[in-house]
Amino acid sequence: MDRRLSLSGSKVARRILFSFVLAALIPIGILGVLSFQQVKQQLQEQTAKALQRGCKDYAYGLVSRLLFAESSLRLAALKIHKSNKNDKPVALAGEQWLQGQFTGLAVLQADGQPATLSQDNAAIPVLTAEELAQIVAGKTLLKPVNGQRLEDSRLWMAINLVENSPKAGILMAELKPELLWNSETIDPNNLLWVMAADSVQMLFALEQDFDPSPELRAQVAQANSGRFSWQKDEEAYLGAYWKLPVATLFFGPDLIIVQSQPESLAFRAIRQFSAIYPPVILLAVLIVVYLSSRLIVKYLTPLERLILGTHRVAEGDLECRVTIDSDDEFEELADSFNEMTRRLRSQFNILATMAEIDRNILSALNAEDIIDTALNRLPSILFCDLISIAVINPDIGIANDIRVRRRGQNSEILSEPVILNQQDVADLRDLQNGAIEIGNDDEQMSEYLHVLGVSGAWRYLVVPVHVNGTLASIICLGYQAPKQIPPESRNAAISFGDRIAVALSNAAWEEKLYQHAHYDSLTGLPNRLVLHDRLGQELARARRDDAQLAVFFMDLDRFKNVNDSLGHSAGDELLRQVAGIFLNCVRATDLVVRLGGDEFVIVIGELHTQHNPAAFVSAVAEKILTALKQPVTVAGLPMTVTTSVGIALFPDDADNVQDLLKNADAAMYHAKSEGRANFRFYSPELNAAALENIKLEQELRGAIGRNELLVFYQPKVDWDGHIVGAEALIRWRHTELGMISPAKFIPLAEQTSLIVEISDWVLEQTCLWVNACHAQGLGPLRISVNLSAVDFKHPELVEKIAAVLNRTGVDPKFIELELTESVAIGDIKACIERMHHLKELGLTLSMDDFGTGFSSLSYLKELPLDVLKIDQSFVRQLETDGSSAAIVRAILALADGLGMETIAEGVETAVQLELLKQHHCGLFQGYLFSRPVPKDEFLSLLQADALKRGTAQPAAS
Ligand SMILES: Nc1nc2c(ncn2[C@@H]2O[C@H](COP(=O)(O)O[C@H]3[C@@H](O)[C@H](n4cnc5c(=O)[nH]c(N)nc54)O[C@@H]3COP(=O)(O)O)[C@@H](O)[C@H]2O)c(=O)[nH]1
Repeated sequence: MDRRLSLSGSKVARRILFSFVLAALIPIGILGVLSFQQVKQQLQEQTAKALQRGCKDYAYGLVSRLLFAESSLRLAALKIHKSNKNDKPVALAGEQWLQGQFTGLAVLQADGQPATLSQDNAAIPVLTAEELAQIVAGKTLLKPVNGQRLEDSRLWMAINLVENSPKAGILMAELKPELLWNSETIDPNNLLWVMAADSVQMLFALEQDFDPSPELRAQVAQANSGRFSWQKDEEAYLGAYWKLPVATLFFGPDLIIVQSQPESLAFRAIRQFSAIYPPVILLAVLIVVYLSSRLIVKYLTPLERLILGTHRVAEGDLECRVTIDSDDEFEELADSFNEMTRRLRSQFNILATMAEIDRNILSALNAEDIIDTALNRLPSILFCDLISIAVINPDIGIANDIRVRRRGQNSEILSEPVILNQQDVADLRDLQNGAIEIGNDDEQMSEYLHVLGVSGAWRYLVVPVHVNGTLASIICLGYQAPKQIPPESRNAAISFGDRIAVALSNAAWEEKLYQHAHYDSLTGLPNRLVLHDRLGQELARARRDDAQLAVFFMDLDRFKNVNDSLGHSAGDELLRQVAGIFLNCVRATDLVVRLGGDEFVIVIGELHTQHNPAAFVSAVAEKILTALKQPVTVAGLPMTVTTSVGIALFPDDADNVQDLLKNADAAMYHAKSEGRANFRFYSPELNAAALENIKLEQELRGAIGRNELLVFYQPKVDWDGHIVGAEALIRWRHTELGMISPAKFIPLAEQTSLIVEISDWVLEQTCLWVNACHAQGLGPLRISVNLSAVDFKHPELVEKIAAVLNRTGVDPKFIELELTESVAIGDIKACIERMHHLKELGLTLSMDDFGTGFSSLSYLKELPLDVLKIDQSFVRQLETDGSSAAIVRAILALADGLGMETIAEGVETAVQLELLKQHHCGLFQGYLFSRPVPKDEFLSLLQADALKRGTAQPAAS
């Protein structure tokens, strides 16, 4: 990757450049300003000093000129005095040396009257008395005389004409201005002026007509020397002054010498500085820009390359490398970056492989496929020279099924298992989520590593694989020296170990799922899926072998009662025991299947014609029925169960799986309808019966709505044959099929829970009918209604019945509920509680079909029953079967002992009646008295009976 940085395109570069320029400009600027001020200050100082020095120099010149003038004046006085002595006229006017210094001379009398020598009297200043006195006292007078204009100002000097002789007069001279104010040494650009210190009157100014303001004059008169700044004609000036102490030499005012110079002149040097400074700054900036650009390009180009590299990595280009040869930290950074991408690439490869393995785990059929994938893919991504995976049996410390793949070779499975050192096994067992690193010289795992068949110096990484907390496998990676084990390989190997664990666990789970899908978890028998599969195979074999095959379809009789009464766990236990019985009754090659619920199928194959298949399967069926007669213990109770067996034969009854099962089912239905606990072979007619049942069930669903149901009443009579009550019995008059027996449709209704709706309807009709009878003065009558076990278990039974009683307004004492024994077994407490609730409604409870069910007599006394109804099967055999008579006697004695009423049903003969009476049965019901009849007919029976009793009421209109 070779790319140079463009300054305009890089924000960072622009920022750094800007910072550099700023960093350079700020100190240069500050330095410039400071220097400027410093120079200005110094120039100011220098100028002021120069001006001051100029003032002094000028003053010294002035003093020397005044002293020279004084000495000239004294010489002139001497000459005048000599000539006065000689009475010779003075001829000083022609004296050149005097004319050069003085404009005019005058001699004053001692009284001050002029005696002019060369001066107009009018111009001679008048001397004050003090001045005269000072002159007389020997002092030289210096007297400024101001004119109208500055150029008219003059300076006079006066002395005694003769020293120590005041009477001789005073010599006065006007000092020649050109000589006195000689300003040749003064810079012509400067201003110079001289003022009298006492009056601040201007005596001389170098510039004609210059008149400083009174303020300025006052300012410079305040001190002996000083500096100042001022403004003239809008131009700034620097100035200095010095006071010449004239009074120490002469009698007269001190003189103030002032010099001033325009600032522009003083700061001439600064102007040059100002002119040079900007180009210097510009040059500095250019240098800074140039140098910093070079620096930026030098340092940011590698940075840009690194950024580009990270972008490419972010886009998924893990092959990209950044090249920087700067021999500095950038080169180090590039090396780190390249190492990072290398590791990322490696990690990515590892992850991709792991993902592939994960996919395999999810989709592979077994752990072997996953192990194969690992053996093929892992060496390249873990950079190992050998990989081995083995299954471990930690209990006996053996590694078997060892698979090895060495670099450049195909994987192989080692035939011999390896016995591992116990300590090694313990170490591996204890190591959860880790790996052991083993060198050539280590003793660890030496037995296992030995069989991997490598020579030379190696390092190994052994990763234990735990499945459900148990050591199940090991993964071993081998690295040939001098190669070291890369750290990422260690993590990847551990991670792969986890996946192997999942795969192995999945395999176990798959096995479980298979079991679950194909075997019944309750009994362990194969299920419907296996049945279809195996039956298909058996059929194929039977066809091939020209053999026959039998399918038994079995359903336990009244199993529902067991479930409902003893609970589901008892039902489950019964099913398990029954499954065992079935298995014992068939050959190992036969198939016993539980379809679900209490339905079982047995497939008996290899029936060859010469062995009389029908006889053989009949014998097997008998064997099953007989075996079931042996009581089994369920929920601590001895119990027998029966089954109804339907048998279909291949090829006679059907030649495919579905039809064989369907026909065996139909045959089973037939066996059930014929009294249960038997077996029936399929015949085409049975099939029709089964179909008829299905149709019947559909018809029944709409029967109430179509008003096809009726209630018939069968009278119950006392010893005198008088009707004391009746049993309500349902009838179904189908519009097409005619009258259908309840024995046919009630079991169907019970199987589909339609019975609940039917029972509600019967109860309501009965209540209304009782009311109607009583309204006609017939009765009192107690009419019983049948309640199936399904009805009794209905959670809202009591509420529903209470609602019917309420709705119809019937007196509950005229209604009796006939329960079957099945409701009274199982959760006896709940049953008793519910019966009490019914009793609390005022109803009478009777136990129907007593003696035919499962109930334990010991519970009977707990039940709040009013009536025991002896089943008609005992009554029917009363005359012929001694044991039936004994049962009837026992039931009647029991009822008597418990204070219950008794009624015998199915009384058809007078003999039966007589026998029942002999045993003190209370009431009777049966064809001997009347069949169940429609309500109108029953009304007639009642009326006839009333007539017999002599209690007949007039018929209701
Ligand atoms: N849950 C409900 N079950 C009902 C209802 N109506 C009837 N049933 C039950 O249907 C079974 C068949 O009933 P049915 O054909 O009405 O037979 C009853 C009587 O007709 C019959 N019986 C009465 N006397 C004699 C006789 O002298 N000989 C003889 N061969 N049969 C006789 O017995 C049946 C009454 O039995 P039971 O109920 O046990 O007292 C039957 O199991 C009915 O219970 C209904 O509304 N709900």
